[in-house]
Amino acid sequence: MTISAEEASRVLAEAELLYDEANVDRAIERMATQITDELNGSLPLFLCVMTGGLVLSGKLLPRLMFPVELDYLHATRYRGATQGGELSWLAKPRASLRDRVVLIVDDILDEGHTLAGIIQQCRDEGAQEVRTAVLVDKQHDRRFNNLQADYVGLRVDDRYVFGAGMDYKGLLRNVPGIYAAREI
Ligand SMILES: O=P(O)(O)OC[C@H]1O[C@H](OP(=O)(O)OP(=O)(O)O)[C@H](O)[C@@H]1O
Ligand SMILES: Nc1nc2[nH]cnc2c(=O)[nH]1
Repeated sequence: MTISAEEASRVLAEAELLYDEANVDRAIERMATQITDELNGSLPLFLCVMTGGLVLSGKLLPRLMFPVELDYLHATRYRGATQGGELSWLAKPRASLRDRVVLIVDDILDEGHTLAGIIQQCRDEGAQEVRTAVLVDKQHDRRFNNLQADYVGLRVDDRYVFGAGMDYKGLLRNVPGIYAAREI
């Protein structure tokens, strides 16, 4: 489901700005420092989770001043909707995960089914260690298996958010801050 440009403009105009670009960048800087402290020297396989993980990946990668191998995967359970469904795999990483330290990079941890499915897949494919980084951690009590990410940028309340890689019904991933939609 994709909305029109007019509707997206209206949603953006009426949305509440939760974190501006400077806040997002500072959070990513903190994540980069933590990741560097813990993963420098392990030649991690950095796995960008398409599509939402693209912006965090693009901002995080140049802040990691040590060797990293970059690949991506595409697993989705929302497909532009605001309610999640079954996890479907649109692309798996090309690189072998066997015996690798893997860093999964995604935009948001909400109910956790997406990240849990990806972690399980990485383990099944022989990863030695799986670490997870998300720009946004949504606060509520519906989290699958109480899953937490290793590296978290920002926390948001239990509202549908968009921007900084996250879509509103297929659009607005490009806006640099993080917004909460007034209505969905
Ligand atoms: O914790 P969960 O409730 O599982 O939700 C989090 C997932 O939802 C979004 O993905 P989506 O399926 O919308 O794909 P996208 O990255 O293409 O937006 C987001 O990018 C996370 O991967
Ligand atoms: N864009 C977006 N995607 C999500 N996937 C799970 N929760 C959210 C959310 O709040 N916003």
